[in-house]
Amino acid sequence: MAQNPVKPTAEIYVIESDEAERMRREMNLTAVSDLLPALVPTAQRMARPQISRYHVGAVALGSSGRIYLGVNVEFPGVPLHHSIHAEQFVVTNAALHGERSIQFIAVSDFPCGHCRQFLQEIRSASQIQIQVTGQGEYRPLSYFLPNPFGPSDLLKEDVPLLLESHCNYLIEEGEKEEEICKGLGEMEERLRAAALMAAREAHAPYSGCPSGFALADGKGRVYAGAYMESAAYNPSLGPVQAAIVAYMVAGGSRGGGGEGGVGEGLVAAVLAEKEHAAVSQETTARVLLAAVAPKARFSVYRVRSSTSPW
Ligand SMILES: O=c1ccn([C@H]2C[C@H](O)[C@@H](CO)O2)c(=O)[nH]1
Ligand SMILES: [Zn+2]
Repeated sequence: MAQNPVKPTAEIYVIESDEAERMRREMNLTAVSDLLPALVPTAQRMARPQISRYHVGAVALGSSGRIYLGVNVEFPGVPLHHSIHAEQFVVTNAALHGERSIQFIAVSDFPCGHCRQFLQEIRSASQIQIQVTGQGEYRPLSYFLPNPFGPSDLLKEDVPLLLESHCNYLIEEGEKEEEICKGLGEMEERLRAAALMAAREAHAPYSGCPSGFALADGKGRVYAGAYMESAAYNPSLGPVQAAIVAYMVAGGSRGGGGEGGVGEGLVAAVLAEKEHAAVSQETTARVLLAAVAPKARFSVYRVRSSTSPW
């Protein structure tokens, strides 16, 4: 196994650029990108493959110089398509930290077709360099997925892509909303605000139905994530999965190593999406949340959009 420069118990999902640079020097490497393969086993150990027991790790370098770790996450009790692939996790992790582009990714296995497709959502995706550990050097994504179907088949050039700044125009209901809010607890209000903020940053150019999801743990901490669509539709990542990534990255879900349930400490959740959304997350979110955190309270926060194509 490759040398492991991070303490195995640390559950670190983000390495700041100065720390990455320090590690590069310590390991006598020419470029920070050469550090990524050495971190893959660390990522693999943090995976939560409760069904397959197959640990996948992905490590990405962003243009900020930060390094992001990603793992696969599986959910017993629901269909397999709910799973989070390590490559999707690492992109979500980067998005959560405001990273604007990813240049290098090291992975423990050849990325599946679904992940090769998901990565197409990033601008200039064909140039992302990918290395499968133990399988030679970095190669561009275009090597792994030639002749791709992607955002350019469906969208105009100026539409923001994944990792770029989004500002989905979603508004609260005004006075009526204030009436409803009066009866809400402080926690519910914080969840709504976090879910709405995430929804505003969602990547949903194909359906025009952005959404965000916020989770709360027993200590009152809130974790939120945004829905991310794929031009090929099926590889899209739901808002609950994105919020679970946020929860894991923030250290909220410990004690895994593949064995523990991901959402044991969660007590409440809010989905924010457009009212009358043509592509609604509500039913799916309810199903996944019930499997991940059966005791968590769930509510839907419906907001309006003035720019909707629907
Ligand atoms: O590209 C891939 C392929 C598979 N997996 C995960 C999904 C599932 O949890 C497990 C078995 O397929 O490996 C990934 O994370 N990335
Ligand atoms: Zn995959």
